[in-house]
Amino acid sequence: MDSGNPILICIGLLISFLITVAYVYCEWLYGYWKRKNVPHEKATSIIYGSIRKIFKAEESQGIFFKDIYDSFPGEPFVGFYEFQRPSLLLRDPEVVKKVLTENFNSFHKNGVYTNEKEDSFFSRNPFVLAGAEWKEARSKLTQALTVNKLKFIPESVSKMYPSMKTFLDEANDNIEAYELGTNITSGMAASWSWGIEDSGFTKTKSYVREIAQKFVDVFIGTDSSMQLIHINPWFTPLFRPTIVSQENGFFNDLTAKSLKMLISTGNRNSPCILNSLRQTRLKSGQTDDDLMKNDAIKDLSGVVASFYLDAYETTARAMSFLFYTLAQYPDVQSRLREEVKKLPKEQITLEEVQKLPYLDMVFSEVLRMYPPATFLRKKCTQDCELSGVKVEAGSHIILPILALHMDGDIYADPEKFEPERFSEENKNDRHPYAYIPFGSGPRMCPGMRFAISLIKVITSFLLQDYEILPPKNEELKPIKPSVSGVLLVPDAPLKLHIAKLNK
Ligand code: HEM
Repeated sequence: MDSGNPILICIGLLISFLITVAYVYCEWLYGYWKRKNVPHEKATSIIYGSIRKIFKAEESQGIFFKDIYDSFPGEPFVGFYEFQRPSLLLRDPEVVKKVLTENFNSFHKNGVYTNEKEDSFFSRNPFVLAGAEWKEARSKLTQALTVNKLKFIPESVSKMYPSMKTFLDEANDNIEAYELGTNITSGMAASWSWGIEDSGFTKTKSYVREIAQKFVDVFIGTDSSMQLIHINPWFTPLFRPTIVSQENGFFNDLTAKSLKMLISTGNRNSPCILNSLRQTRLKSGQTDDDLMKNDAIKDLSGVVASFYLDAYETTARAMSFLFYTLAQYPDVQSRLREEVKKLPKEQITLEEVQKLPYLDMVFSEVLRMYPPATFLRKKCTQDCELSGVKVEAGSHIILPILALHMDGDIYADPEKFEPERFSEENKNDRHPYAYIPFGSGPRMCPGMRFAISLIKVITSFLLQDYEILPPKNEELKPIKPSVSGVLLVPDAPLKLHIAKLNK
């Protein structure tokens, strides 16, 4: 009997051996959560693990995480696989609290892509830094956003308001809520960053705003390839986002020019971030000549541009969700108008705006249903234990903000817009970590008070003069998240009609 070609037999045996080894390896790799006895979403592919829908750009991460969350009721957490890496999605607000506060040492790093060489701006943002660099960058920002500085918000809004009114009065057609939001934030953020007048309502778009929009589109908004890079930087060579770095020169020039202007006008009181940084450095013994040197300009420019880019998108999105919701709920809008009408628009103070209870409840409920950041991703940097499970360094932890906010066991009838959920009494009945639109703990959003104050003041102005209505000749559709985007981006423009009030 012919026993066959021994070389072919050897090759056959080798291939079978390799297939068996690969099979055993994959079983072992994707058996990680089973071995730990953690309820988990199975890997459906050896390439992308459990995240087929993200890999194929069928769902945004926020919605994908909500789906996993909803599929495991009653569990404190759920394991899954992002490519070959085991990740853990939290379901229990108490465990969320542990990750953000008590176990901060193990989870102090955000699990985001950054590349110093290609993205020298984004890689200097506190969000992507860790350790001493993070502390320093964060403290520069928080020192520039003190309560005393925020008191200037109503004054800044009243300076911008006439151009906003002209824009609204001249708009015969429907307005896109996000465009209105970015018109507001681009102008406000420019004046709060560099102290420059850069009205977002002029017909010609400013260059600084164009950069901000580019940053948003590539990094956090509409480009689905970035979702893959955030999950695993392996994908960087494929998509290679070079973005704000190309604009380094522009930001540095803008910072130098604005600083020169501040120095020449002798204006010590401007609330802008650049001036706050300047004053702190002058107090520490540096001179204006020191600050005008190249390295100092680069450093100042990094902090100021980060503020601009951070404030531009998140705040505009939140504002657009609020305006759209007010068009959906005219009764809520009327009640809110009655409340804000008590404030004299010419001399509104931040203290007064902050004391408006219904405005606070309405905006809190908007951020519950439409949190601009739908999830947080933390990287475990040292092994630790979470509710009896050992979490190993290198794994990623997902805090699914949107899923927690829409959990029917925490918020009855979660799809219903109900500001009363945020009355003092109702708020105290819930776990505080079941509501985290700005995160929490040492990394909590440093721009929170700026964003909330700005949105509340703008709304107080707007509702005294205008009515926010459904779009003309179009249906007011529910807000549905799009399939891409790291932040919550609606799948269609949120159109509105904003009409002058008949007083
Ligand atoms: C409605 C508007 C905003 C929302 C919903 C929002 C949301 C968030 C969230 C969820 C985080 C993560 C917090 C954590 O890890 O616990 C964050 C971080 C951050 N936000 Fe905001 N944000 C908003 C506005 C702003 C503004 C106006 C600024 C400008 C200063 C800003 C700057 C930052 C920075 C620098 C971080 C990183 C902080 C760190 O890691 O230490 N955000 N934001």
